[in-house]
Amino acid sequence: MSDYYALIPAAGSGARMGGELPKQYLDLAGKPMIYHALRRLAGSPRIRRVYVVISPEDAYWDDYDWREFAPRLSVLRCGGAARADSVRNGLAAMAEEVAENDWVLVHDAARPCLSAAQLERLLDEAGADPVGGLLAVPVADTLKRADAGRHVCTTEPREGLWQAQTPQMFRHAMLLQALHQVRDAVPTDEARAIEALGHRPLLVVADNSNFKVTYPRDLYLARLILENPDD
Ligand SMILES: Nc1ccn([C@@H]2O[C@H](COP(=O)(O)OP(=O)(O)OP(=O)(O)O)[C@@H](O)[C@H]2O)c(=O)n1
Ligand SMILES: C[C@](O)(CO)[C@H](O)COP(=O)(O)O
Repeated sequence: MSDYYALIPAAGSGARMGGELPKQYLDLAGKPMIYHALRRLAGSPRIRRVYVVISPEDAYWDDYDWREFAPRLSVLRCGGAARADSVRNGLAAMAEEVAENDWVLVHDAARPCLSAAQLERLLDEAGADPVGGLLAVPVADTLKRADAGRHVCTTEPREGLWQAQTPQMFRHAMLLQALHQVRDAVPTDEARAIEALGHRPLLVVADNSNFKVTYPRDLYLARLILENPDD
């Protein structure tokens, strides 16, 4: 029987957001942004423990009171230069408690609007898949490829194209091995590393409410969703 664990990479600087404060600590509906991802994952009785990976230089984490999550929260100060480094370092640090075949759900601190229903669907569907999988959304818009001057070259077929979200859920040992093997070509998500091993992760249908807060205007939309939850 495999257990489920969560890992939240939160060692980014939020360069596209701008400003001094890393975006995971920006105020969102009265809490630092990462609080919302943490609450969702730690609130699931199916997830045994949540690990948060922050930068060794993080000067903000200790400014907040995280006691409501205390029994099931571990903080790892081992973030790296790229997201994949933070995830790999976190997985290595978790190895004492987590077994090879346990599932690890990697979820961006910058996706604060994950719903309980989306999380349940991922646990059910990816948990029944031999490889694992990720939340994703079929591409809904017409796709254009542009030249350097921003003029359209072609309209690309969108059939079979999906936008990858998080959580992305794989077995601990397989994911750690995958991230070690792709060290030279830094993958932007976990599924990319698993694909490089020759596996085919399952896409679990999500929706756009689980978007990644990247630019300042995204904060407004995230606040609206959090103030009008589905569940
Ligand atoms: N070296 C890094 C870079 C990113 N992340 C985390 O990965 C998630 C998704 O990354 P992204 O949205 O790209 O965050 P940033 O890297 O902070 O943003 P930017 O690329 O704009 O700097 C975030 O929770 C971020 O904190 C991380 O743990 N370690
Ligand atoms: C993991 C991810 O959120 C899936 O969409 C995304 O790949 C992170 O990408 P970024 O380049 O770090 O923003």
